Amino acid sequence: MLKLENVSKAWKEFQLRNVSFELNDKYCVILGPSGAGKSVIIQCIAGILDVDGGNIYYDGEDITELKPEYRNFGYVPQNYALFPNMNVYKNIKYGMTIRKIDKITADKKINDMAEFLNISHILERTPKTLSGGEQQRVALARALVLDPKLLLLDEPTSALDIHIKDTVMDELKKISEITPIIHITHDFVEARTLGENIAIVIDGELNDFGTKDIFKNPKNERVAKFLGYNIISENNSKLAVAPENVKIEKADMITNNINNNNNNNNLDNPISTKYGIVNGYIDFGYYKSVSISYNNDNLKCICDEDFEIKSGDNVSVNFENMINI
Ligand SMILES: Nc1ncnc2c1ncn2[C@@H]1O[C@H](COP(=O)(O)OP(=O)(O)OP(=O)(O)O)[C@@H](O)[C@H]1O
Repeated sequence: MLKLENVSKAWKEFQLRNVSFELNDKYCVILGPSGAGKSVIIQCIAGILDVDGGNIYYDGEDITELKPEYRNFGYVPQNYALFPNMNVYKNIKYGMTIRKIDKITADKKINDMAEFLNISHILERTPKTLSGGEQQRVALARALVLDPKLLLLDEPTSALDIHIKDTVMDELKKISEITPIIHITHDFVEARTLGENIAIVIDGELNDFGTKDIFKNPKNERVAKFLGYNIISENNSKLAVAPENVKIEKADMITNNINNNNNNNNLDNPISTKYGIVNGYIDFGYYKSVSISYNNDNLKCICDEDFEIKSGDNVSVNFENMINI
């Protein structure tokens, strides 16, 4: 389907460097922190930005130099870019008018699409009277009526209320059965829920590309850090451990022996059990997230909601599923 080969784009302050990947599945999520270059990649694919180096192929054809209108990719920008002076119907029809599609065909397509996206009742309204979710559906309809070969979505849920995110994700999944999607986001939940292929872009570089397994097995320290893993240096090697795999227990009974250097010889199992001190609670998007001082690092960990600990408590720490990176 789509293949990027060493795609590069450079400005003075930002460089996208040698991005290469090939899509096999219908839903691809490009995940990365703000400013990583996700929009730049999607705009290069759309043809809105010219690449400085590398090639883009679609079904084996080199489309690097092809003008956007000949690529037939649908592109929905972050702010949806609806025309404020046109009603919803005319917004959706816009691309078909440019392509001189006859009125009967256009009407049928608009009505079918409006029904599919549940916006038939707002066709006469103007964009400023619509909710964020409605505007987004109109933008999707405007792209989809042109039967794009690929739909490119720039942060499709960022302007939406948290309560309708799940509904929108269900709809996007449904759309992807008909039209393959590339969706950019910095939201891990969205990426995990929707992504069949996931590309992780950090600081202008593709750091990892694969299935959802990349969440369980980050490729390098940069990706691990971005995904929220703790990085632990032990015996001259670096290990990554997810917050949910840092197991802690109260260590009141052994406080006399506690140190933070992992070499307490008075303990039964000095190798697998290490010690830390609770720093306090942190907001990490999980129910009970705790920060612990361990070997001069602050580690994130998650514990059962009924586990009673407070700042300053000594805890024994065990790590599970550590990954060498
Ligand atoms: N036309 C341009 N001229 C100069 N720099 C640009 C241009 N377009 C984008 N950039 C820069 O490229 C970098 C990456 O921008 P991009 O919009 O791709 O980030 P992003 O990963 O999509 O971030 P966000 O999640 O915040 O949207 C930014 O530093 C941005 O300022």
